Amino acid sequence: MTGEENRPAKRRKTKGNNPSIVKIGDKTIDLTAYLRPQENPVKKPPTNGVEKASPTTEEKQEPETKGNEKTEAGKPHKGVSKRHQNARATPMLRARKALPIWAHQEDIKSSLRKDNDILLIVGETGSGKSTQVPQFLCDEPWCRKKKVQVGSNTVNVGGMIAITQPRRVAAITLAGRVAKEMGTPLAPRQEGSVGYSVRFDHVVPKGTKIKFLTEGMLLQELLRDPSLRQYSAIIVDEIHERSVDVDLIAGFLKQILASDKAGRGGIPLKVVVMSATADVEKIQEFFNPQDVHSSMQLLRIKGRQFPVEIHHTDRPVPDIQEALIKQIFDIHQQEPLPGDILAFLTGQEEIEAAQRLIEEHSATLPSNVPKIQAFPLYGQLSIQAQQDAFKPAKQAYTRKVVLATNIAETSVTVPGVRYVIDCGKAKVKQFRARLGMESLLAKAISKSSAIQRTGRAGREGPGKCYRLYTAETYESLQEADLPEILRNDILGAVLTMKARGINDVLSFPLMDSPDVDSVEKALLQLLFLEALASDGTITEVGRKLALFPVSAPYGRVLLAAAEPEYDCLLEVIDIIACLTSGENIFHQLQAEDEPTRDDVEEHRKELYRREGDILTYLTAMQRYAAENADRIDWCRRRRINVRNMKQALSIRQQLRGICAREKLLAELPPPDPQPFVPLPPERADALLRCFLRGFALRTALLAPDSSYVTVQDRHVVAVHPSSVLHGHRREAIMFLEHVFTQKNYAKKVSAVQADWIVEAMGRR
Ligand SMILES: Nc1ncnc2c1ncn2[C@@H]1O[C@H](COP(=O)(O)OP(=O)(O)OP(=O)(O)O)[C@@H](O)[C@H]1O
Repeated sequence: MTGEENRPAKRRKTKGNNPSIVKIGDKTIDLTAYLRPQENPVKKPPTNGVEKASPTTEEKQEPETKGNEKTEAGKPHKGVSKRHQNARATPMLRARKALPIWAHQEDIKSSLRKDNDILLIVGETGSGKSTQVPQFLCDEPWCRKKKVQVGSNTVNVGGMIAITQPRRVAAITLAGRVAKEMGTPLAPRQEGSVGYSVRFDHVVPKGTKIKFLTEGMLLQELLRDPSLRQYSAIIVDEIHERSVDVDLIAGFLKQILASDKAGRGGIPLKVVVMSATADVEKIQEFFNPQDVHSSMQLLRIKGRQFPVEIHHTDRPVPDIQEALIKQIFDIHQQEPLPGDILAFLTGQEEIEAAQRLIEEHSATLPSNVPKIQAFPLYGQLSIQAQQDAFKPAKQAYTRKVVLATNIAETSVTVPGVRYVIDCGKAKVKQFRARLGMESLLAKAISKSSAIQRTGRAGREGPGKCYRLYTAETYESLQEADLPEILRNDILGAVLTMKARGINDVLSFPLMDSPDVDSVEKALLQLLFLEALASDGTITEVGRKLALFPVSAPYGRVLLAAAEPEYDCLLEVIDIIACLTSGENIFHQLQAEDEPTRDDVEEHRKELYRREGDILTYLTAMQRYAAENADRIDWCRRRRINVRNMKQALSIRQQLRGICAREKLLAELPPPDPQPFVPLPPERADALLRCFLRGFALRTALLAPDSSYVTVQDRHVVAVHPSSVLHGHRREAIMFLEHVFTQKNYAKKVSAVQADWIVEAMGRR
């Protein structure tokens, strides 16, 4: 896709071609001091003629447990039965014992014995909460599976601990770490003690006792099993993040705690809430003893395993990106290996620009200076690409720099990292209910975020954190961010409540209640999606939407696609798989693509569709799946993200399975590769009309002055430069995303007819 706006400003070498002076747009960055061969360069390890890997990453780290692997002692193991034996007296056990939380093991266990069901643990970052607490508790007597009578049925209750994480990257890496500590495999279809479950990726071995899962996944489980029968305890980790999902989970847990537990055969559910930066009073007030029939124990864990030195700048930095790059090269020059860097930036664009700059200059470093390799880490990356940031740098004698958004802010340990650089900002999504639009703007972070970011250093040894702001600025930061429920779209939250039979959503127990405008907007949209009946109760459609692993509008499109009127379910699955696989599958073409740019555009031409982005995604997906020879090469020629395409294929398979189970799909299609057949225009029309069943409220009409004006609320929107329809005029457009960055943008845009919009709106 084209993309003026998204394309980072061109970098040019300055006059005289000094490779140490670079220009990013109108900014000049002088890296001379950082790139000069060092007077005392970091000593290369003795090589005997062969370069040895940096001990930072290659010697200290072991890959995460996956599959049939060996224990630390090197012996293959079979799982559960031998786990303690395997873990005994290993370096890993010694490392566990050195964690501050280890000394509190007995306090933690005893505070949940007898009638105490709720525990709040506030412990510093890196004190060992996420990895140790579930291991302390999983062998407690109350954690055993029990057979009980529920009504006339005998059912199993308990036996497993769930530990929720705000993000999938944390759930996956923590599961890997804990599996390794317990000496148990983390692989499907094997026996093991640890598992994880995130959207479109579940590894839950037989016999799992500890399951890391994203908050969204636990909410899905709550819809299927309101009493959470398979669990003995739920650990809500990182509650300070206050996502909409965690607030909902807290509400549902409060209801279970307050209930007569009949759904669990009278067996209590233990609840542990944890964070380094929790608002203790607020949580205690929420789980107050009168409501939940148990007093909440509070445990504070002091200290962290390794110290972290914090450095602030003397004065405000005029340009964050520039200061960040300089800081990276500064550390690289001054600090010995091993010691990787984790830098927090605001978003994908900033990360990509920084990555290019670092790589370009690392390549020009003299041979006696270690190289730097940059790894991006942001939410839209595929799971596999995210995991790369957790692996050692590929080349020897190289320092790894992970360039991350705030997805690496809590819970995660990036192995090898000794230094953290915090730019002090984050892009925050804010939903403007009145405008029905989300904005995504960089804002100052809170103190809680700054503390969490600092906590990513000092996890495997002493660390340093460089804050690119002054100590006064830090003092002026807000204590915590506004909870997401007060600033974000709550469509999914309202649907989840309705699906759980909560009709009066305003009376659901929440730590903070959303404003009435947002609730009204969500209710209206659910009505339009036919998820609610006119009396506000959930419909059969609504129930199905709540259970789909995609957002409600996408779910609605899936349901409509199975209707004979549209009959395009397989195509819709392909498109949604592509859309939910991560970032835009089309890489933005950069200056360095210049020599092959025409070639790439020529190859992409066969994918671009005049109807817009949805049909373009479909064509890309179908041509990719039809490719019989070399799919990687196919992607490379078109500068298409290979990992996303692979992930899209896996999501497609899962969505097909779900649709078959829900009887939307009569039979599964034959396996790939199937010959590519372009969608004829009348079928393309049906497909776009089908998408309007989920997105008619996200449409705009062409005004006489050539701007697009939204049908709902009448705002002017511009077609985002990443869209194939950028610069084209159509009677009306439908957009799947609506976001305010520098401008009010419509993204993922398709051309539609005005009367289709009227038709879709008229259905309610
Ligand atoms: N994936 C990993 N690789 C290597 N070491 C790890 C990993 N995960 C955890 N550790 C080690 O275990 C320690 C404790 O981590 P844990 O996540 O349990 O702490 P925490 O108190 O939950 O921290 P936070 O509040 O920052 O999430 C880390 O400091 C690190 O030494």
